[in-house]
Amino acid sequence: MQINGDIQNIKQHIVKRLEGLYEKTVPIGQLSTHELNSEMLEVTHLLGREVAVYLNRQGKVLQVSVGDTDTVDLPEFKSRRAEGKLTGIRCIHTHPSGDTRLSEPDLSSLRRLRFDCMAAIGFRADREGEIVGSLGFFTGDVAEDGTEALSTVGPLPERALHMINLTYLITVVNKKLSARSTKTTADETERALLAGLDCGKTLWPIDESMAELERLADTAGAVIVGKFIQRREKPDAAFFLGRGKVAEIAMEVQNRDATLLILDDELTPSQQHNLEQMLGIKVIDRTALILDIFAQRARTREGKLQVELAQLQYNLPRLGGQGLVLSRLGGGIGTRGPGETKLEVDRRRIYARIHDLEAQIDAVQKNRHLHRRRRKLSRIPLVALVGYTNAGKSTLLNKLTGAEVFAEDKLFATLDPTTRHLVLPEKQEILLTDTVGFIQKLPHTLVKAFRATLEEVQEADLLLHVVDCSNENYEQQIESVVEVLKELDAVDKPTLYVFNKADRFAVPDAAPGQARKGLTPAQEAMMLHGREGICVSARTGANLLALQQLIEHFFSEQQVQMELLIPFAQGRLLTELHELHAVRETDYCETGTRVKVSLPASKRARFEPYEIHKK
Ligand SMILES: Nc1nc2c(ncn2[C@@H]2O[C@H](COP(=O)(O)OP(=O)(O)OP(=O)(O)O)[C@@H](O)[C@H]2O)c(=O)[nH]1
Ligand SMILES: [Mg+2]
Repeated sequence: MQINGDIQNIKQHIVKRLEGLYEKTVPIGQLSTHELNSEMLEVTHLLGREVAVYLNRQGKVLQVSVGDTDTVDLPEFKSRRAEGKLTGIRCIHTHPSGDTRLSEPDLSSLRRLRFDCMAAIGFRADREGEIVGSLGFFTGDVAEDGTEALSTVGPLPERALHMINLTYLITVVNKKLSARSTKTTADETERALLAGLDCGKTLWPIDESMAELERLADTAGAVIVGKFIQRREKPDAAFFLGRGKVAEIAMEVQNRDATLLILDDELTPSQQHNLEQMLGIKVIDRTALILDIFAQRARTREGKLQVELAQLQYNLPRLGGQGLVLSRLGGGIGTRGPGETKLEVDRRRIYARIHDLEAQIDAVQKNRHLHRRRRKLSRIPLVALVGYTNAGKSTLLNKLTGAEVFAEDKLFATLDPTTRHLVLPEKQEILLTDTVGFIQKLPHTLVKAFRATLEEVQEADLLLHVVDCSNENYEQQIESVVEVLKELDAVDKPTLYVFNKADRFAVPDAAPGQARKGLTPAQEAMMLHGREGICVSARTGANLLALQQLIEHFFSEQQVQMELLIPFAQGRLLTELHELHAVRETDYCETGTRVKVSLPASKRARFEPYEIHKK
């Protein structure tokens, strides 16, 4: 390793010690170490001249030099200078005089070479052996004279210097510098790093979960610039990830110019806060990401109210931590509300807004209940499409009913339920409703916020669980959907499985040139695995008639038990019941005829007004 500067008259054993400085390393984010400082100062003492080391952000010594810092020329460093930004290299040097204040030449080389920072160290004059130092750095602002402003601190004890979080400092400064050199706008594309934890005992393989996170981030409009997976028994209480991994990510933030870190799991407010402090960029989790997508996609008034409520409830405990994000670094994913609005950041106003939103949702919900009552009276059973996001629910609804619901190869294309009337081949009428797609790790707050929308599911007489059977994780997706259904108390509803996208399977034994698409009956049976259902293709229309027949069959087969009191004036109803062969027991009382009936589920709503409710 070469020593920079004039070393001709230096004794060999001192040259050796200078060379030894190349072996020293410094933890990422820390200015220097006591070991490095003392060695530099001892050599300085032997030489009577300045010693300087140049370190990169990984804490590796790139160059050692003797002589004053302004005469060192570091050609290879200059080429690294990105427009407007810091070089990624810092200089630590000794002041043999013991006065560690930064000199004019020090500051000018800091400015000229655009170092991350410049430090001068020395022994404190009055106390033998104690090391002190000063630090100079760019602030990212413009000084009054139009030059880049510099700031200096010190002399400080080395302990204090080592407590400065360099990563954070550099990120904030770089952010300011690049904001000035290129005009940035609030909706500038986010450059996201993704990170996930593999605890080894989750339902989903971590790779799959990360791939899904990537699709979510893409849907939200971010560019993915890096991915990290850490294997670890359980999350770190303070940082969620281990410290080493956080340091590694800190480096990537610099190298890749990332503006956002997205974690695959829910973070506690303090983990989020700590990570932001360490990394100097915005940190969000899967939940915030999903909320952000929902905010962008909600169309109906009710949808918007629900998303905003969920976002505010999510943000409330995080406000302290997000101060940095929301106020200083501003904008982008995680700060966008539904519509044009940016999310409220003032705690008091949030409380007021939450209150207001809840009242509005209540009102909307009352209105829906009215509709529902009316619909019940219309006697038409309700069938709800449920399933993992992107399974093809909307496509299926469109194909079956000729509706024009937005369907797209993006996650969460649908947020607002759409209901359509459908007459099945044998004239059974149903109402078919499309719902928001589910996803693994669906935030609890969101299920709660979307309760009103998801009431359609709870009210349904039959669920069609749509599955994208071309997705290799379809079994896990089914399980995740079932988890959400449990949360909605809808898991025991009668369900038909609709294995969609069957067209993606080529028939293996199709004759050459006859590349028929579809599933063989054997494959179909294997997929359904005992579940009641059918394989279809919403795209090609294959098997959709059979699906409709299956639904019809369900309603004609399904028997419900009821006890009714039919007023004498409504004798016509009694006749109808007899025609259905539904009557099991008859009893007469003062007000009418009491009957115990067993009738097709499709007729339940018709007779519900006469039902006797047992206490
Ligand atoms: N190959 C194939 N693609 C399909 C089929 N059905 C739907 N798709 C595609 O799958 C993607 C998702 O379809 P959507 O209907 O939006 O799915 P969804 O379940 O409503 O999704 P969310 O609303 O996001 O929950 C779209 O690109 C569809 O074109 C199918 O039968 N075969
Ligand atoms: Mg949809």
